[in-house]
Amino acid sequence: MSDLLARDLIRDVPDFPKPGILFKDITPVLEEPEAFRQVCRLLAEDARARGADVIVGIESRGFLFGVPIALDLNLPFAMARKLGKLPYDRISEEYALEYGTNTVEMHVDALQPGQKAYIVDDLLATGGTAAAASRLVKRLGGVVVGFGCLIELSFLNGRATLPDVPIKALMEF
Ligand SMILES: O=P(O)(O)OC[C@H]1O[C@H](OP(=O)(O)OP(=O)(O)O)[C@H](O)[C@@H]1O
Ligand SMILES: Nc1ncnc2[nH]cnc12
Repeated sequence: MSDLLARDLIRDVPDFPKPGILFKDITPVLEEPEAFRQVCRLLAEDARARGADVIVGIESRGFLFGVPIALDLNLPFAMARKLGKLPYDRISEEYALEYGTNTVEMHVDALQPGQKAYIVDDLLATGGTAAAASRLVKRLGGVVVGFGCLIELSFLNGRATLPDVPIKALMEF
């Protein structure tokens, strides 16, 4: 979409966090309320169209967009957090991403069986993070009805890791 305000706000940072990685920095979007609101609204529209009844945000940048989307749609928000951050009984999934490996976790009662989860993050790269969050949702008995993000690095083919999930990316690089 040509009038996407956030498009010109994404900042490229070479060699972060490792040499050879071109980091897509979304922080300028957070500083422009109109652009911030627009990306949240577009992803909320997609989540609504998919029939979501819970929004799952992936720590940490996924929280920034997932929470406003959940509030906009008046839906519950469930956290997928990095290893060791959740206090209560939890399940874990390991994954690889563009610049390392990590583990993501959810509380065992974060979702009710049968709930339709829409997963939100800022960016889809290799898809490792999104696929791990999707596995967590499924292990909790939820159904992943969609994945929404601002940016897709299409050359990394992250979509292949989520073959059955409709993916909405507002920008492609
Ligand atoms: O598709 P992938 O290759 O898995 O990469 C995408 C993930 O990488 C970034 O998170 P990061 O782990 O850097 O954490 P942060 O949000 O806390 O900065 C980004 O926010 C996605 O969650
Ligand atoms: N190139 C990149 N820029 C920002 N976040 C990322 N997560 C994984 N790869 C990334």
